[in-house]
Amino acid sequence: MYIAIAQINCTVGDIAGNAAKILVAVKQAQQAGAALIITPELALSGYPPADLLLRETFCQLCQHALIQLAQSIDDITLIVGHPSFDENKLYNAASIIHKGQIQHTYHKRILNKSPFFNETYYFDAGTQPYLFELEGVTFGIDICADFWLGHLPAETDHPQPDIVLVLNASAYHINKQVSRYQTTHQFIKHTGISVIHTNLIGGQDELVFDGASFAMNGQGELTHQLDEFVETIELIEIQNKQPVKGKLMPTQSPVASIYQALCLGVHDYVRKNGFPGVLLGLSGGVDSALALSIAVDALGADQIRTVMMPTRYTADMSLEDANEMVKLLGVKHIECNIEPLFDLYLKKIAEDFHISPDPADFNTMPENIQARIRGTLLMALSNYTGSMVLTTGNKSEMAVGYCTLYGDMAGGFAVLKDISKTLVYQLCEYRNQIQRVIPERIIRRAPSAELRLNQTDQDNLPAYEILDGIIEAYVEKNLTPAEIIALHYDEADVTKVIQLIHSNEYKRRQSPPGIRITHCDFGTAWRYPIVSHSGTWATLTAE
Ligand SMILES: Nc1ncnc2c1ncn2[C@@H]1O[C@H](COP(=O)(O)OP(=O)(O)OC[C@H]2O[C@@H]([n+]3cccc(C(=O)O)c3)[C@H](O)[C@@H]2O)[C@@H](O)[C@H]1O
Ligand SMILES: Nc1ncnc2c1ncn2[C@@H]1O[C@H](COP(=O)(O)OP(=O)(O)OP(=O)(O)O)[C@@H](O)[C@H]1O
Ligand SMILES: NC(=O)CC[C@H](N)C(=O)O
Repeated sequence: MYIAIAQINCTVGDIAGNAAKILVAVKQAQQAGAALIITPELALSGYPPADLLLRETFCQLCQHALIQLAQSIDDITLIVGHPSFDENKLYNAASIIHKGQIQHTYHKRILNKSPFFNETYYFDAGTQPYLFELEGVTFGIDICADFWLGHLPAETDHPQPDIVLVLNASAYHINKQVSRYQTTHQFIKHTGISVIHTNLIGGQDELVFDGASFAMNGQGELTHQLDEFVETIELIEIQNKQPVKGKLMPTQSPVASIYQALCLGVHDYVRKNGFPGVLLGLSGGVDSALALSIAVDALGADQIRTVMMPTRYTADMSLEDANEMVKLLGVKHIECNIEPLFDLYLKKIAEDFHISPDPADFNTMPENIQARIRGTLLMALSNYTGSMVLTTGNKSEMAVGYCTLYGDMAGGFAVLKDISKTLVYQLCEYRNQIQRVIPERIIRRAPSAELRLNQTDQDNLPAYEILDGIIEAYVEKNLTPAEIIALHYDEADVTKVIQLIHSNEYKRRQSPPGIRITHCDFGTAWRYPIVSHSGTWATLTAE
């Protein structure tokens, strides 16, 4: 017997499109000789549908689409994920369909409470396991957290299944696949039951689903490993009630996976929202260079336009490097000198507000005016062309507020929002190893916002290795200040960074969404109040 895994890219809200995609996968699997095909979790609605589930019409449309889909299924058995209303309760469900009939609808029993999915808010929990037999093999069904948090079929079912089929919408973050392997190994070690995982792929707002579906036999051996970040329909051969060895895609380095996650995140945000392309400010610095290479890899050079907007503070090498990069990548590029506009602003402010700071002083007003002129011009081009502005700020800057409201923060989607500055450099090196697209000088030179004379980022911030180490320890590992200092960071740096993190919550709330690649991004995972009196508690350590 052959089982097909449909590792498909569903779109939240596109019920008809998702149903059509599922049908294409069904036909392909049937032609290849599969007896059974499994989709990811909530494939029909897309995942996570969030408050769309509170709209009765949305749930009804899903139900209609399910019935229509069932009518198109003949000899193959389809297991499809969908929201399901039953006796005034809403379930995260999977229906088993054969010969035009819905044979059974299974309800997810363990709901995911994480801030990304918040399933306990939307769904009722199922109570009943479900086993079914096909060609002499007994299958159990889990929906995502059922398996990852509960190991359900084997613990509660008598008789036990030969194979557990898991419909996943499991979101990517660094090293996620390692933890998936560990949980699946543990399950098999205790039960001896084979497992087949089908995972969603695709970007949905800040989340990226990586696919990377896999199967393990009853001895805990990996028998199938599908591609990361790519749609694919793969057949799994079953012999003696177990998967036998098939396609095993090699594991990629974490940096390669992150780069691909960013490309898929950008691609799907832009395409699923219907933009004809993207724009970005290209400064000759490393962040906009990386953002550009990701945009080109995600969308193709013909969909991208870059704008270099120099002022008196822009070094010649910034102009040279930006020019070299656009030639290497073949994107449309505009040079637009904003010095006259900057000058006009300063004059107007001096005349009417009677304020004239020396731009050479440490005063953020003239610095931010430059960033805001750039933001205004990019948004003007966006309004006229319909292309969306990609913002280029990284996680280190987002953490401490080293960015300008309505300036470099103006735009639709923040590609690098969860990428620390140190990781920005690693990603640039990784991309250049494949093919040189980022001039080396962009990677080597000291980072500078070029908003005042001889400015470098380190005038305001600790060295990035230190800053990023403290951010990771505080944000992602949730360590106390004392624990961070014990990692050999300077107490003054730790205090400053933690205070900056909290006092810049207001800025992050106004920033565009960005792609999550860590356990704790500055998106849904980070829910701190803006008014928080952090000065009185954030850097204290409880006795
Ligand atoms: N709690 C709160 N709730 C609501 N609003 C609050 C607020 N606290 C301040 N504000 C407002 O925010 C304003 C300050 O924010 P904002 O105007 O953005 O500016 P600000 O944070 O003062 O300055 C931006 C800094 O980022 C640097 N920068 C800018 C651009 C790019 C880069 C880079 O390297 O990529 C670096 C720049 O050199 C400067 O040091 C205040 O004037 C106030 O109006
Ligand atoms: N001269 C410029 N021309 C076009 N865009 C610019 C220019 N300067 C800054 N920007 C835009 O504003 C963003 C913030 O950049 P800035 O130079 O202030 O800081 P950065 O963190 O060093 O970024 P980068 O490494 O890309 O320079 C840039 O990534 C770019 O998109
Ligand atoms: N959809 C879900 O139940 C998510 C489960 C799991 N925590 C994951 O993201 O991998």
